[in-house]
Amino acid sequence: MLTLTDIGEFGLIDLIKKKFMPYGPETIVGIDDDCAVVTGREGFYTLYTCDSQVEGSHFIADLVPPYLLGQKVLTVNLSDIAAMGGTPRFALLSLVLRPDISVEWIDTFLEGFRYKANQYAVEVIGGNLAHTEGKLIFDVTCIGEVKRNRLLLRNQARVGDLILVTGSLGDAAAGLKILLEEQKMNTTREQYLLNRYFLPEPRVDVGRILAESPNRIALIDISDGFAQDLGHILKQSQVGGIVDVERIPLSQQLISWCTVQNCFPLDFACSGGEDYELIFVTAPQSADELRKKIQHEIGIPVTIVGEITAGSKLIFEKSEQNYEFHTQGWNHFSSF
Ligand SMILES: Nc1ncnc2c1ncn2[C@@H]1O[C@H](COP(=O)(O)OP(=O)(O)O)[C@@H](O)[C@H]1O
Ligand SMILES: Cc1ncc(C[n+]2csc(CCOP(=O)(O)OP(=O)(O)O)c2C)c(N)n1
Ligand SMILES: [Mg+2]
Repeated sequence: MLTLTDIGEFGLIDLIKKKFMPYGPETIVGIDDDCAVVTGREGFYTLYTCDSQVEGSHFIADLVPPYLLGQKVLTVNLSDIAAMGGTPRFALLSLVLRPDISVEWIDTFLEGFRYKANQYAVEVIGGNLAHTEGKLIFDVTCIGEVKRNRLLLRNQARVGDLILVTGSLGDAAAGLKILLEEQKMNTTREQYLLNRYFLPEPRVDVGRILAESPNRIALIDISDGFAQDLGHILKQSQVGGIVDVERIPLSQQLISWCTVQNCFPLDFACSGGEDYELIFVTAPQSADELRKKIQHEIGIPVTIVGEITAGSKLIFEKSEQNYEFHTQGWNHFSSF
């Protein structure tokens, strides 16, 4: 019997896609990008996205401060709006809770959610409640908008373009490992990495700058790992890519922690996941200008890590030799 483990998360998405396509004329983008895109108010498209955080799969209830979980549940959705160049506007919050959860815990969670919503001017306009004796589930639907001519999709990469990434990669995955292995957390290094797992910042402001630029840009956020998420841009743009692993931005904290742990920072950076940074691909003429603008206006470093090639392969190189990873990106159903 074929199971979800055999087909994996993306096999299941293909199956779902076949059931619900084709779409009517008001749907600009259906399944496949970070958000669904439908006709909106005059001059705009409306963006829809939903993502959940599930106990055991995304967080361990006893190990996560509820104020930070409340923020992250919204952040992962804001990140998808950012990945379309959009502005978030509204959110719906669905809570699946055990009856023994303390009111104080859920109140603190909601305070965290409210803090993030206020930070990005998002109105929480509804949601749902359900009882469980099993795992906690926090599911958010986020609605945003983007100017019609500035929608940024995954399928816009062209041969010769450069591949850029915001921030540094791999910190969140290291933070998760520190948490799960109950490693000592009393140094600023471990605290930094843990924070990057607990409290990523959605790159909404970066998405806005990219959307304001007149250049052709392909854009995605990194939830499952840099390699896998860059792979989505390549597949949907029908191109290949080459990445110089020595250019991949790594924090000093990750490098230092990996030295002590005797592990490879590039494994965390390329397949760790939950970075919630953005990957964008654009022509060389626009790349440097955008990089400088983002760095100057928002203070987020942007690094050119590679180039788009013909074909369909994603190649990682170190000193012009193929570089092999020891791990793969996140997949909800596969057993690797
Ligand atoms: N159960 C589902 N039904 C319909 N579409 C889905 C479902 N699960 C995922 N998708 C779609 O598949 C695409 C990839 O999903 P996912 O990997 O979760 O994206 P993201 O990393 O942006 O959250 C998205 O366009 C999403 O809307
Ligand atoms: C207890 C626990 N185990 C593993 C992980 C790692 N993890 C869970 S989901 C995920 C990928 C991102 O989440 P997903 O639901 O796939 O987001 P999407 O791609 O849909 O935006 C990662 C790296 C975690 N955060 N917590
Ligand atoms: Mg998702």
